[in-house]
Amino acid sequence: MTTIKIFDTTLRDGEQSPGVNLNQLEKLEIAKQLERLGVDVMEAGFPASSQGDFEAVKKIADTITESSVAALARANKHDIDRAWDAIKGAKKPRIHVFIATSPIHMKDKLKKTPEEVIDIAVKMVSYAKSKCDDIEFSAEDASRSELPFLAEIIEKVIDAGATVINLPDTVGYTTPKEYGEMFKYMKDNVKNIDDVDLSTHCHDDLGMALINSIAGVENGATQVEGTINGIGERAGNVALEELAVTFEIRKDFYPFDTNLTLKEIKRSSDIISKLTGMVVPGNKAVVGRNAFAHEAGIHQDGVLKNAQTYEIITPELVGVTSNSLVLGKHSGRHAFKDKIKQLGFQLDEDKASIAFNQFKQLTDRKKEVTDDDLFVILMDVQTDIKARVQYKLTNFKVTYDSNNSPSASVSLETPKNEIITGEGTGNGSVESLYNTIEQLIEEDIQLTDFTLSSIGRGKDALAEVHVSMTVNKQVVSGRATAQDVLEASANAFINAINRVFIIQADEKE
Ligand SMILES: CC(=O)SCCNC(=O)CCNC(=O)[C@H](O)C(C)(C)COP(=O)(O)OP(=O)(O)OC[C@H]1O[C@@H](n2cnc3c(N)ncnc32)[C@H](O)[C@@H]1OP(=O)(O)O
Ligand SMILES: CC(C)C(=O)C(=O)O
Repeated sequence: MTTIKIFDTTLRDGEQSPGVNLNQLEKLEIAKQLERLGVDVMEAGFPASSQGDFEAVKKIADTITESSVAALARANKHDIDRAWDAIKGAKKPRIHVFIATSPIHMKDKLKKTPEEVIDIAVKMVSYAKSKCDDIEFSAEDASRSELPFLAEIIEKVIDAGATVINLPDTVGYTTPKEYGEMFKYMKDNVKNIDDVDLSTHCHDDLGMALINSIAGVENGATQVEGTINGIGERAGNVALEELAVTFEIRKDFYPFDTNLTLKEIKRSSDIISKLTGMVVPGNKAVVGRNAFAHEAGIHQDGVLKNAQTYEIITPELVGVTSNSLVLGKHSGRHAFKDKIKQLGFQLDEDKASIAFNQFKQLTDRKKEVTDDDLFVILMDVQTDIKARVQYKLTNFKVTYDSNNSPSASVSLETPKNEIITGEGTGNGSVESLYNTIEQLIEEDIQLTDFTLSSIGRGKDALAEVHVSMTVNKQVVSGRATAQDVLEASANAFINAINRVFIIQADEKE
């Protein structure tokens, strides 16, 4: 068995998914979970891209001890300096330098000759090496690059100090045969290739990210890059849980394994889905809600007689447990704290107390409080950064009947602690609320996305709302959970607006 290193880029390429915008505490919470999952390397972000991302990467680097923490940088000194400043406190830091090597990217995007690209790559890998021992070099768009050129640049950056060579299928264009052959070519033609880890990085534009990653591994790659739930730029990256579970279930066929703790997969998937707002489709392999559900009579009959007739993966393998009924109206703080631990959270006293009060409020309105309900409460409290100035929803009312446009009235507490009230209408109840809030808050707000999902299945399930918007051209997302759909909608909208204040404060620091 060869153990394949897992490089998780949920916090970098995953965050490049449209509409995803994580705050510092959210990124940290995901990082902690990735460490529990056992990823060998986590790419925490792209520090040169914003002050907020710099701070988040730094926080992660200063916290994580088991996994290596990587930061992405273009092949220029400024990006490399920012990356190093963010990760130098990490126990195992890695600078990840990339530059494109395909003819189209070099000519039309970088406006550089191939010789100039080699020169920049070598100089920048050496520069990064003068700061950090572990240097990954990515040849962006490798799968559309000319093989002899790719071999030449790789050999030179290895001589300049690269410890990992990544050959991305940046645009999800390649096929398994072609991608595998690229790795074999490098193995056969780059003299010092055995001195480094070779890595895959596959996008899913043609639905082949998993099989392409496996083809890379079969041809010499020792590291796979991807994300949890397969999120990422455009159609996303390879879903790491699918790769790890494939190796586990088909160990009769593939002589590979990973260091992942498979039973942490479900929790990782849930946290990432919740914090990014990217809902996992019910039929998604390994982590979808229906992945272990059997609907058809013949299947149910088979499963009752022997689960293995239709179940190749047990739910327990990936940490799917039955959604046990937990605490209720009469539960106290001790039982609540114990449950917090069981669900894998570490909350300080203040946050535990806020979460306990929210749980108690929920027990007044909801007969059965499940692990899923508690999970969202704990996650919300754990990752809530309070803006120094913020708007709060103090009251709202929506009137709806099938013959008239819905109308809303909303009262908000302003950052100056004044109560402001307004009224408005819209084509639907949510729109009437949003129009009213927009009138009250004098900022330029454009809603770009709205997602509503339910936590749990019953008619008293909690509603979870995610929104993406621009506020004064700043892209921001917001989320909120409540038992009432409209309350969750209003609070998600306000949460996004409040996050702009947090980003502005971060940027000033
Ligand atoms: C394949 C990938 O996923 S790569 C990672 C993609 N991630 C991101 O882009 C993160 C978000 N990006 C950002 O915040 C911004 O694009 C920044 C801060 C990185 C750069 O912003 P700007 O300086 O305004 O540049 P902008 O994004 O418009 O253009 C990119 C510039 O970088 C250059 N560039 C692109 N890749 C590289 C590279 N690997 N090495 C060196 N230069 C590069 C481009 O040629 C262009 O240069 P030019 O201004 O001389 O034409
Ligand atoms: C920066 C590199 C690794 C990348 O994300 C890609 O090529 O898709």
